[in-house]
Amino acid sequence: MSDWTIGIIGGSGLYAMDALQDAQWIEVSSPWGTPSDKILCGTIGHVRVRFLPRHGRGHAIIPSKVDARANIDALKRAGCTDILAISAVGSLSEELPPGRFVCVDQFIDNTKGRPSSFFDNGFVAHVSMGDPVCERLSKHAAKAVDKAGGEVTMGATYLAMEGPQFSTRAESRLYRHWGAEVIGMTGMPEAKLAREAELPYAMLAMVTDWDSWRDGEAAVDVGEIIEQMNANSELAKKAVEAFCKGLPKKRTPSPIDRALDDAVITAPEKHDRDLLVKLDAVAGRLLRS
Ligand SMILES: CSC[C@H]1O[C@H](OP(=O)(O)O)[C@H](O)[C@@H]1O
Ligand SMILES: Nc1ncnc2[nH]cnc12
Repeated sequence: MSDWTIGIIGGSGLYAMDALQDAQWIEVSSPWGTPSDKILCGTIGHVRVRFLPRHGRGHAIIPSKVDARANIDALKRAGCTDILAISAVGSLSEELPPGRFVCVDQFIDNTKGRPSSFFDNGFVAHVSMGDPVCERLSKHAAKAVDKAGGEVTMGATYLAMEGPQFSTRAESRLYRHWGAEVIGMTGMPEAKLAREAELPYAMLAMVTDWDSWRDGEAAVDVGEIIEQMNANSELAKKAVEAFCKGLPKKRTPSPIDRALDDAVITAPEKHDRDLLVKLDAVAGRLLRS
């Protein structure tokens, strides 16, 4: 076995992974809340895999109530070194038709009121989000889609909306003006929290629909999305398998493994002990050193 432990967050349409060897659903509890489901632990090739369906098996969890803090914390506790998130997205760009896979490289967070940090009074930390995804993982993901026989675009800006309703036509056009190219409801705060937890994160998005910006065309509806999701999910599973098998045997360190090194600003005498206890996984590297 290599030293990669890959957390896969399964999005809409991806609720389990048959490719895992010796797979077992294991309950991992978190002081931050309830993770979306048990975590499916197993291996693919030389890589340990920890798979968590973002909306739970049976898709019972609405985007606004996905507990991203509990999910990221649970994946960290399950030993993950890196995260590959899979997400169904609408297209805001003529260049990205339904069926296309996209390695997202930027995010705009337009969600409302979701808990979006592990840090708080008594342990204030400001991580850098200028480059929110791990380029190394994204490149491996793009290669894997290609290997699995899919079409992939490297680099796109993801607009995270609150939902669960889809956008109005005016909102959809506005997001295009902002420079967004795909839209979903879950990529934020997930990517921020992964960075706070020092977990390199990449998002492989599957385009399921044209969002509602096209004059004279029908607005997006969930039936169309489910049809495209079903058409894409086998390819997504193959891509995840190829991703794991394509990783080098040795994991060299990533700068994201030490994202908290220069981020914490609170003086030690002002630390909140109860918060530090909750941060034992997320910031454990710092707290134990
Ligand atoms: C089923 S359509 C809307 C739903 O799909 C996306 O989910 P995920 O990002 O978990 O793949 C989108 O964000 C919405 O939650
Ligand atoms: N058009 C869309 N808007 C928001 N989230 C989505 N997920 C898939 N398609 C979407």
